[in-house]
Amino acid sequence: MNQVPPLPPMTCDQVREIDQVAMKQFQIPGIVLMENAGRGAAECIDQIAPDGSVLILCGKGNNGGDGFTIARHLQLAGREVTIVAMAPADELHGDAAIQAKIAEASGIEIQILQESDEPPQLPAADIIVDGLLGTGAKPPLRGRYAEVVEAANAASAIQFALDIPTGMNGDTGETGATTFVADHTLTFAAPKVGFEKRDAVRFTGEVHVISIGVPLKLLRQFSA
Ligand SMILES: NC(=O)C1=CN([C@@H]2O[C@H](COP(=O)(O)OP(=O)(O)OC[C@H]3O[C@@H](n4cnc5c(N)ncnc54)[C@H](O)[C@@H]3O)[C@@H](O)[C@H]2O)[C@@H](O)CC1
Ligand SMILES: [K+]
Repeated sequence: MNQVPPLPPMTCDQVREIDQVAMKQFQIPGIVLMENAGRGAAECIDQIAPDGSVLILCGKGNNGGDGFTIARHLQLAGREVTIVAMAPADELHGDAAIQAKIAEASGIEIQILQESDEPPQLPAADIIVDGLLGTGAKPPLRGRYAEVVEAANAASAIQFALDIPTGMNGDTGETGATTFVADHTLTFAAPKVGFEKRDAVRFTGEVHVISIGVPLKLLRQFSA
């Protein structure tokens, strides 16, 4: 579902400000925004790629929280879903921890990346969803994120990035040595300014803006 009015491209900080205003001034709980984001993204994935198994990669922040949310909605749509998570639910915080615990309680298969998994072995899937890192991270990738992105890029699957392809700076379009290469990027609330830069499209693929359900009044405040 499209937003009216559509928002112009924004920096990561601007989109984070929309989230904050929605939560503080409009009293929308963050978990509601995440639920909207995840449900909208799941519907988009199911429309674009209606067949096949789905592997969702979940990082430790709210981008990962979106991934856990999407898993539940895709399972409801009858899809075979597996999650590979960078950390167990009890090591996550806030809304991401809530969504991870819901996914766990829902019986969705969740594999936690183990230190011994070197290089990381990802389960085979027809579709891969990158919920590793979003607006809270800037390249270069630290820790095991780079290895997981490399494994995902090596897989033969339809690749979806959530919000920003992991490894790309959403403000500048710059990419680190390792960056998720998406066929489709499902970006939340507004397109990110970095997507218009240099050869960012090689990493974003086709960009789709997903509404997170902030009110029209707030959208108008942030529209050009
Ligand atoms: N209410 C909200 O705030 C909403 C947030 N949403 C999602 O939340 C995302 C932002 O979430 P967060 O602020 O939690 O941030 P992220 O999930 O983007 O990343 C946070 C994590 O990344 C790690 N990190 C940072 N830089 C790194 C690097 N270079 N290499 C490896 N790890 C690194 C941090 O230690 C932290 O664990 C958005 O992109 C969007 O996907 C959506 O759910 C919509 C609503
Ligand atoms: K991502």
